[in-house]
Amino acid sequence: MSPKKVTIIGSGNWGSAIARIVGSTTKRFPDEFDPEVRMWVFEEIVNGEKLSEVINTRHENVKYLPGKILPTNVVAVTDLVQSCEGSNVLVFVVPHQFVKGICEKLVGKVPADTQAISLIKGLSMEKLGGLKLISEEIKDILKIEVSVLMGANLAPEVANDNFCEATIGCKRKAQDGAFLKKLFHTENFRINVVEDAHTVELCGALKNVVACAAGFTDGLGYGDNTKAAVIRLGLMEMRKFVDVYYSGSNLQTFFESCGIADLITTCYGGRNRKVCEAFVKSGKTLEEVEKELLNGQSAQGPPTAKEVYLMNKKSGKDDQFPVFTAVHLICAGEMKPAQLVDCLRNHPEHL
Ligand SMILES: NC(=O)c1ccc[n+]([C@@H]2O[C@H](COP(=O)([O-])OP(=O)(O)OC[C@H]3O[C@@H](n4cnc5c(N)ncnc54)[C@H](O)[C@@H]3O)[C@@H](O)[C@H]2O)c1
Ligand SMILES: O=P(O)(O)OC[C@H](O)CO
Repeated sequence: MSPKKVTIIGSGNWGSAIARIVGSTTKRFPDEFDPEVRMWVFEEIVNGEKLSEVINTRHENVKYLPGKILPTNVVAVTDLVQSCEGSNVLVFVVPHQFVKGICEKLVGKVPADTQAISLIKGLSMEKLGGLKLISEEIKDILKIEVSVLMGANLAPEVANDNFCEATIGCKRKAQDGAFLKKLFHTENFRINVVEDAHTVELCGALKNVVACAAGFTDGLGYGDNTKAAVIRLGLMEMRKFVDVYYSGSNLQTFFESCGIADLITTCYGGRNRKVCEAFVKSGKTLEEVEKELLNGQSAQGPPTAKEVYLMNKKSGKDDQFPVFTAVHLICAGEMKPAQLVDCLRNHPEHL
């Protein structure tokens, strides 16, 4: 079998950090992978230069991952269709609001045996108010098999080669698991593969909502005990949400990197936490603080909280998820941040 060609769709903070890993593994296994990795770049001008040209000449994503060199076999391509032409593996890693538009541009251009893996932490809304996983959205539009990779993976730390773990959720574990693991597993990025892909993906999406709650309590001046309560109650809501909408999960999955580990790292070191803390402290809007603090990066918690809220409201279950509901209402300006603590105090877990 000829070596498989890999395309990374996305070049933000995580997209660029993962490009450093995929660039190295593809070179290490030339029998399995074509060493040229194309990375689709949403073109923009940075300090008077095209970002794609800077990446291809200086091998650095100066906007989204400054100070870290990308392997020279990672090639920036600005035409989406061209970036995927002839590829056997597509790695999706863009903020979740852009997935649908990207997939629609690829319809009819991606062969049915293409493997995809989504690193995207978020959810999609169906027209009738129902939820869809991002992997399901990609699969429905492109008619290809989609696995997921989630974990306690703050991109700057991964790019620094600090040790961490991640979880691949792969429904066809025997068929795809070992191959996908080979693409991501390194000395400092240790992968476990599980079959419970829905739970892996939902953990990745929902932890961003809990991180917002952690940011709010940080902004209000509460300490680590309160944050631990947010993490615990948030985890209980994550588990319940999976049970209600995607029953049949394996409890063990919550103990993988995608579960409790990601929840901890994100509630201490993530962008969602940071933005929500600044929102409370500054009195500015979420959009303003995101713009000021993230330099074009995206906090996925607030839109995910809205998607979760609409789903729960539709099924009359919003009261069963007080932390998720409060995060959305606070983001939407319909609840004061200080009221979050009442939601924790009166949580159904205490009844
Ligand atoms: N950054 C992290 O630490 C991290 C870690 C794990 C998972 N994730 C997840 O990975 C996904 C991608 O995150 P990221 O950090 O790489 O992105 P990011 O937050 O850095 O977002 C910026 C990216 O969005 C792109 N973009 C902006 N406008 C666009 C448009 N109109 N169409 C398409 N793309 C556009 C930019 O070009 C840039 O590549 C998210 O779901 C995130 O939750 C992030
Ligand atoms: O910075 P955040 O809040 O988007 O979180 C980043 C990663 O998902 C942590 O694993």
